[in-house]
This record gives sequence, structure tokens and C-alpha cells, in this order.
Amino acid sequence: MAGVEASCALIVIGVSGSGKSTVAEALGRRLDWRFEDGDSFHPPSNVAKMSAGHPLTDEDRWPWLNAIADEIARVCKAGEHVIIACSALKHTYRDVLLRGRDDVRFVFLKGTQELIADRLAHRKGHFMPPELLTSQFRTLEPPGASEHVITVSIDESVEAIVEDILQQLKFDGEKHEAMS
Ligand SMILES: Nc1ncnc2c1ncn2[C@@H]1O[C@H](COP(=O)(O)OP(=O)(O)O)[C@@H](O)[C@H]1O
Ligand SMILES: O=C(O)[C@H](O)[C@@H](O)[C@H](O)[C@H](O)COP(=O)(O)O
Repeated sequence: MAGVEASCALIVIGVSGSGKSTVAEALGRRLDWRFEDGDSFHPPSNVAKMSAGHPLTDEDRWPWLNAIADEIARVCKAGEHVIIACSALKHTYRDVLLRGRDDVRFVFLKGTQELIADRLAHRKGHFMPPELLTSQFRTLEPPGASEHVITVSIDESVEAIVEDILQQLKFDGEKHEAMS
């Protein structure tokens, strides 16, 4: 599938509770790509701050985003593939992750605050308080047409979302090949 093979990393982005980890893991199984949860790159201070109900600031996020960007650079240099779940809420955050690369694609999980709040209400064993969802939407800058992003609705089964992503990646790859 040209679109996918042209990329060394797929980053599944969206607000807390949009399904990034769930979808990224399922997509990784379909593509046989390693899955990495962006949350594991947070310094303990960030996790403690969110767990205490405080939203992160840009200053909190830069070291976290750069740690993920370092991992992307390492994987791509090694000729490997990775799928990373990372909220990447702002345009500037996504620029930090990309570092000007054209072999990394974003997959934006799009859904209403109401639907995501309901999913968070049923999520167990995660440090992120559902109460922070409003601040997540306030911070979110949805990807624009100029960004290398595939957008999918989350109001589907995980399987249907993965199929949608694969179809869009395939289409995008064929379009890219036709243009090259
Ligand atoms: N497509 C879906 N349909 C129903 N529930 C979902 C779907 N995707 C994720 N979930 C559930 O929603 C909650 C949030 O998903 P999660 O992957 O933790 O989101 P994120 O990583 O973006 O915070 C979890 O309890 C998960 O099982
Ligand atoms: O940038 C941020 O404010 C955080 O990174 C946030 O967006 C992320 O969602 C948390 O790390 C919780 O992780 P979940 O997205 O898995 O709930």
C-alpha cells in the first residue's frame, strides 16, 4: 500500500479519550507496525500535574513532544515503522513532531465532546481525569488542509475506523504515485 509504505511513522492524534491508543494499537496489528503510546514519553511531573486535574502548558509539553520527535527520527533512520498515539493538539506541536519530515503522517480522530465525554466516563485505570476534556477541546487546533493529516470520525467501531484509515492511506498513496 504505497501511501503507508512511503511513511515510517503514523501519529494518531486527538483529544484525551478520542481513542488514540485503542485505534493506534489496532492499526499497528493490521500493519504489523510497532505501537508506542505517547503518554509513556511524559515526564513524571506532567503525569502528576494532569492527575491532579491541571492542564499542561506549552512549556510542559515541549520536552514531551521533543522526546517523541527523537523517537520518530530514530525509528525512521533505522528504516523501521512505528505508530504513535499522541494528542498533538496544536499546529506548533505537530510541527515539533515532524521536524520538516515528509515521511510521517498524522491521523486525526474527530468526534464530539459529548461522545468523547461518554467514552471517558467508562474508561478505567487511566491517570487523565475526564474533567480535563473541556481544556483539551479549548486547546485543540484541528489540523488544516496544509497539514499531512488523514481525518476519521470516531463515531464508528474500532474496526471500521481502522478500515477507514487504511482506505484513505491507500487512496492518498495512489494519488501521490500518480503525481510523481
Ligand atoms: N471506536 C470506539 N468505540 C467505542 N469505544 C471506544 C472506541 N475507541 C476507543 N474507545 C474507548 O474509549 C476510551 C478512550 O479510548 P483511548 O484509546 O484511551 O483514548 P485516548 O488514547 O485518545 O485517550 C477507552 O475506554 C476505549 O476503550
Ligand atoms: O497534551 C496534553 O494535554 C496531554 O498529552 C493530553 O492531550 C493527553 O491526552 C494526556 O497525555 C492523557 O492521555 P490520553 O490522551 O491517553 O487520555
